[in-house]
Amino acid sequence: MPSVLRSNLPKNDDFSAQYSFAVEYSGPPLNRDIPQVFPVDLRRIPTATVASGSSLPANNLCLRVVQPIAQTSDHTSKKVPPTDLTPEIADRNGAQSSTSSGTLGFSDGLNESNHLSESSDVSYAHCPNPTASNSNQDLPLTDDDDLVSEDSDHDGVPTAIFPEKPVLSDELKKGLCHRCRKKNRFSEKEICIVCGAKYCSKMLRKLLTDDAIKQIMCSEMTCEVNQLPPQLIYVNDRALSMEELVMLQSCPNPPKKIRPGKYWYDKMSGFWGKDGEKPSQIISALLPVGYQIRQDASNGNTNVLINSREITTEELWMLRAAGIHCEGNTHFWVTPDGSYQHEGMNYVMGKLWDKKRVRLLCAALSLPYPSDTANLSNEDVDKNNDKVNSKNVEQSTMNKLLLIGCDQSGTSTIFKQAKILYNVPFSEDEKQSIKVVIQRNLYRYIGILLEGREIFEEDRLIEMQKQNSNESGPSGNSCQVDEKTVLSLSPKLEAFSSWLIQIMASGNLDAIFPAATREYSHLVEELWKDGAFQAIYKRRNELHMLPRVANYFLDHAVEISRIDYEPSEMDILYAEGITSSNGIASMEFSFPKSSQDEYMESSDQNNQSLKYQLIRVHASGLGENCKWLEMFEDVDLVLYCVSLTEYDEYYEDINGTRTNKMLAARTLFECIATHPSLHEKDFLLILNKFDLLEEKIEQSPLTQCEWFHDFNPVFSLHPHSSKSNNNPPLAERAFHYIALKFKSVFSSLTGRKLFVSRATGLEADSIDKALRYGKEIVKWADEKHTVDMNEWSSDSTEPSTSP
Ligand SMILES: Nc1nc2c(ncn2[C@@H]2O[C@H](COP(=O)(O)OP(=O)(O)OP(=O)(O)O)[C@@H](O)[C@H]2O)c(=O)[nH]1
Ligand SMILES: [Mg+2]
Repeated sequence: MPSVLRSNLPKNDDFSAQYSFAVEYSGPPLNRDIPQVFPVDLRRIPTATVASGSSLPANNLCLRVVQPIAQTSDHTSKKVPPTDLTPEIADRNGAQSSTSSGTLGFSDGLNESNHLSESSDVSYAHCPNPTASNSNQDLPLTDDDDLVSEDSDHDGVPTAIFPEKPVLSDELKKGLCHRCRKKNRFSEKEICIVCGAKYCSKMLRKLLTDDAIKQIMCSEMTCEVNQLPPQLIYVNDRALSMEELVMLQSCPNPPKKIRPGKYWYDKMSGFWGKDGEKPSQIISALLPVGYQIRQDASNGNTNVLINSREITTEELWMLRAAGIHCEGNTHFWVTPDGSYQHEGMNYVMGKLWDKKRVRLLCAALSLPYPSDTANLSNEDVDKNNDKVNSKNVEQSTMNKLLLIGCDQSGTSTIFKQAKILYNVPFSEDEKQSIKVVIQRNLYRYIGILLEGREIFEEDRLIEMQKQNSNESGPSGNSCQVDEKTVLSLSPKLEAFSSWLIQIMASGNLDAIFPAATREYSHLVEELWKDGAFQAIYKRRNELHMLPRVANYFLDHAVEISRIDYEPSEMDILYAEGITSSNGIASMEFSFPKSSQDEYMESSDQNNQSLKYQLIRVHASGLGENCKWLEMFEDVDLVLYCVSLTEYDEYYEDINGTRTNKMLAARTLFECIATHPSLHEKDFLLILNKFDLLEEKIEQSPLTQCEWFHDFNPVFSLHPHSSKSNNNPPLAERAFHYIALKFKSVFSSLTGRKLFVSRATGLEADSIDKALRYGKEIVKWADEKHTVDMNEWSSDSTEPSTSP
C-alpha cells in the first residue's frame, strides 16, 4: 500500500513541496462526510502512518494521486496564475485534466478545497524559487498587507503568491463551517492550523487514530513549508534572516502573531509594533535584528522621542498622565525595565513600569504593558543569542577610551577606580610609586595641620588682644594661657613641627619624603597621641589648604608612616596621583557581567569578550593647543572629566590673573572637541564630584560662575513636591543645567550630540555606570557605522549598474 502512494508521487521534491495532491479513495464505502476524492499533502502524511494508523483494513485502502492542486480560490483573492509546472506534474501522475484549473472537484459534489489541502496550500514559508525569495529590501509589499507577492522570475513566470492569511469569505468569517457553510455552535470544530478556517466534520479523526493525527499535526506545524518566510518579515526596514526569525521566536518574550509584513522594533526598550502604528507589544529587548529604528517608525507626531522614535499621541497621553514631564522637544531613553532618562544624560529619572497609574493607562489606551517575565531575563536572551552567535564569540576588538580633564577633575581617581572595578591589578611599580605618594602626602597633610596650629594661635592672640583692649583686668591673660596650653606641643614635637613647616615652605618636602620616613615615623605616632595635635585635627575643616581626602589618610597616619606599610586598594584609590610622574597611564580591561548589566548589557555575548583600553592623559601633558592629541586619533570615545565643584574655584597664573576653573574646563573642552585628530569622535562628559557639589551648592550659589549666571531653578510650592521628581534637589538641577551648558557648547562646535554622565569618583558603582555607559556609546557608534556601511554598499551598487 505505501508503495502505491509513493510511486504516485512526483519524483521531484520541489514539485511536491509546492502542491498538495488530490487523492482518490477507492475502498469500501466510508462515512458520508468523507469525499471519494480529497486533497492531501502526501509528503506530510507518511504512507506508513495512513496504513497502520487507519482504522480501515489496510488491504482495502486504495489511495491514488489524481491531481496536484494549486492555490484554491477560497484562500486568496488572487488566483494563482497557472504555471507551466502544473501540467508537467499532472502528466507525470496521470492526472485527470478535468481538474487542471487548480480548483478541485470533490466526488460528493462540493466544489471546494478540503481543509487538509488548504493548510498546505497556504503554507507561508514555502518559497519555490530560493533565488527569487532573497531578502531584497525593495521587495514590494502590497498596501493592504493581506497579500505579499513576488514578482515574476526571469522567465516571466510568476513564481508564487504568498497570502499573509487566507481571505475567507464573510460567511466563513462568521464562524460557518468552511466546508458545509452551516453554523452549528454545538458541534465540535476542527480548525486549520494555518488559516484558522473551521470545519464541523472531523474528517481526520474518521480516517486516523489520535496518535496518527497528533503526528500529522506535529509534522504540519514543524514542516518547513508551513514556517514563516523570514524574507517577508521586515524589522526596522530590514528583512529577517532565518537565524534572526528563530531568535525572535525563541526569545523569552517573542512577538505574538508575527506574520509577513513590516514591523518596527525599539531594541533598547523592547517596544514592538507594526510599521506606522503605535506599539502593540513589549518583547525581549536588545535582540540584534533590523536596522536602527526610524524616527517616524510608529508615525507619531508628538515631538517627543523615546529611543529615537517619535511616540504616538496615545503614548504621550500615557506619559503625561503618569506625571512625566514631556513638554516641548523631549527626548527620552527608556530601557527594558522601564527606566527613563533624558537622552544623553546618564541619570535615571524614574521607572515607567513602577508608576502605579501606568498599568491602568496602558490598558485604557490599548498600549502594551510588560509581562512579568518581559525583559527581566536577559540571561535567557543571552543564552539564545549565544547559540546564534557562538561562531563570533571568539572575535574580540580593542576599543580605546581616552580619559582627559583639567587638574583635580578626578581623572586619576576614575582611572584607579576602573582598575579596581575590572580586576586589573596594580603592578608592583605602581604600588611602590603610590606608596611613595601616600607617605609624602601624609607629611604634607601633617605639615598643613601644624601650620594651621600656628594660624589658630595667631588668630587667638589677635582676638585676645582685641578683648584685652576692650576689657581691663587679668581675665584676658588667663584665657591666653589656656589656649596656649591646649595648642602647645612638647619641645621635641615643637622642633619637628618647625622643621616640617620650614621644608614645606622651601619646597623640599618631595626631596626628603618618603626617604626620611624611617627616621620620622615614630614622631608621627607621638604627634598623633598628643592632645594639642588632636585639638588641631578636630578643627581640620577650617584649613582650606588641607584636601578633603587628607582625612582618610590622617585617620591611618601611624600605619601609613611605618616603613613596612603596604597600601590597600582603598588607599590607592584615595591617593592623589597615580604615579609620581603623573603622566600618561593606560590599562586594558573588559567589562565583567554584573547585576548592573540588567538593561545596559547587550544581548550579544560578544560584548563580554570585547576589550577596552582606558588611556588617562594629564591635560598639562597635551602641550600648546593640545597638539599631542594627535597621538590619540584612533580612540573610539573621549571621556572628558569635569569637577562639578569648580564653578566657584579660581586659579592664578604667573601674572596674578584669576581664572574661574569651570571656565578653564570649558576652554580645554572646546580645544579638545574641535581638535582635528578627534574629528567626529564621540564624547562622554563625566561630571565628577557630585557628592561635593551636593555639599557645596547649598552654601555657594552656582551663579558665582559667570557662565552660569542664568541658573535660576524654580521650585514647586506643592507641599509634597519636594519628594517627587518634580522638585529634584538643587544639586541635581545644577548638574542638569551644567550638562546642558556643555551640550550646547559641543553641539554648536561640532553639530553633534554630547553624552553626559554624572559621577562620584570615589564611589565604585558610580564609575562603573559611567564607564559602561561609555561602552554603550561605543557600541551604538559601531552599530551605526555598520548600518551606514550597509546603506553605503547597497547605494554604491546602484551606480555600477548604470552605464
Ligand atoms: N569627594 C570626592 N573627591 C573626589 C572625587 N573625585 C576625585 N576626588 C578627589 O579629588 C582629588 C583630585 O582627584 P584626582 O583624581 O587626583 O584628579 P586628577 O584629574 O588626577 O587631577 P590631578 O591630580 O591634578 O592630576 C583627589 O584627592 C581625589 O581623591 C569625587 O567624586 N568626590
Ligand atoms: Mg590626580
